[in-house]
Amino acid sequence: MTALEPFGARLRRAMDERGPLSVGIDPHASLLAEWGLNDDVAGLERFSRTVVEAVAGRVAVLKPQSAFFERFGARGLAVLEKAVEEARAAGALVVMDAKRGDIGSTMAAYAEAFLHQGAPLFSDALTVSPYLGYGSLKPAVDLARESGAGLFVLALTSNPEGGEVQHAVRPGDRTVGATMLAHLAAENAGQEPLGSFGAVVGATLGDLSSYDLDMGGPLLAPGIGAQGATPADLPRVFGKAVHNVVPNVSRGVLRHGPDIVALRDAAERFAEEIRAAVAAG
Ligand SMILES: O=C(O)c1cc(=O)[nH]c(=O)n1[C@@H]1O[C@H](COP(=O)(O)O)[C@@H](O)[C@H]1O
Repeated sequence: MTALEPFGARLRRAMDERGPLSVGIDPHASLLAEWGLNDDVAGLERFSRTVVEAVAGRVAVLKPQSAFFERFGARGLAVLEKAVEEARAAGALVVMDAKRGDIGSTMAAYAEAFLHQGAPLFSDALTVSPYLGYGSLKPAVDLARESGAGLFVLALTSNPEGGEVQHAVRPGDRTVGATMLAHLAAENAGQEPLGSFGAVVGATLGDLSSYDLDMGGPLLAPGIGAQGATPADLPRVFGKAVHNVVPNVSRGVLRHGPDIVALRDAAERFAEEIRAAVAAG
């Protein structure tokens, strides 16, 4: 199978053409109820199809959260496969949020599941956890390069508990989070206009000026909306790296469903605020 154009280049173009917003597909049981849907596979399918129909033709990225689909077993995964296919057909890049991480030999199988072209759940990029050691991700890095896919490596997560691991200082060295950013900078070296190996850095984190966020790849920034961050926070948190930020909003958009126009308008409002904040930053 021929490799796709590298993910970083495809993402840069999508961000330039559509704006950088990522909308999450997170079918929480509480959202299914708010939308008047049953907490079953039919409700899941209706929810994810509605989100795809509302925004996949407009935003750069759709980020399905696999846990909400895995909850329903094989039939949930079938819904996820369909959502990936339809979102990509509508021109959105799909970042599969599965946060996989394991010893290298098992990581190779996770990579096959999400990053091998032709796999039922092939996605443009995958979120991965480096907390078995960055080197354990090598099979995913290698397969992503081969396929033209990308990775988003958890570096500085949006949740308040993340700091105990990610801000920990290695003896005689930098923090664990900074170490992950440095590994990614090495992966992305020489990749123009943007590398394919991104970091997850929460928009909730406040001042990150002690971190070198300019690592040549995209920064997936969850936390806007339900977790309390706003588009206006982006320049303060990300500094000059703000132009490489893909801000994600899940519940902040999804709570406006099931009406397609209301969902679309909500995404458009976030997109507009993000555009203004980035331009000012
Ligand atoms: O990798 C992620 O996407 C992620 C990393 C992180 O540090 N924090 C975080 O919230 N996420 C995901 O981003 C989404 C945030 O959802 P909302 O808080 O509803 O906008 C969820 O799917 C989370 O699993």
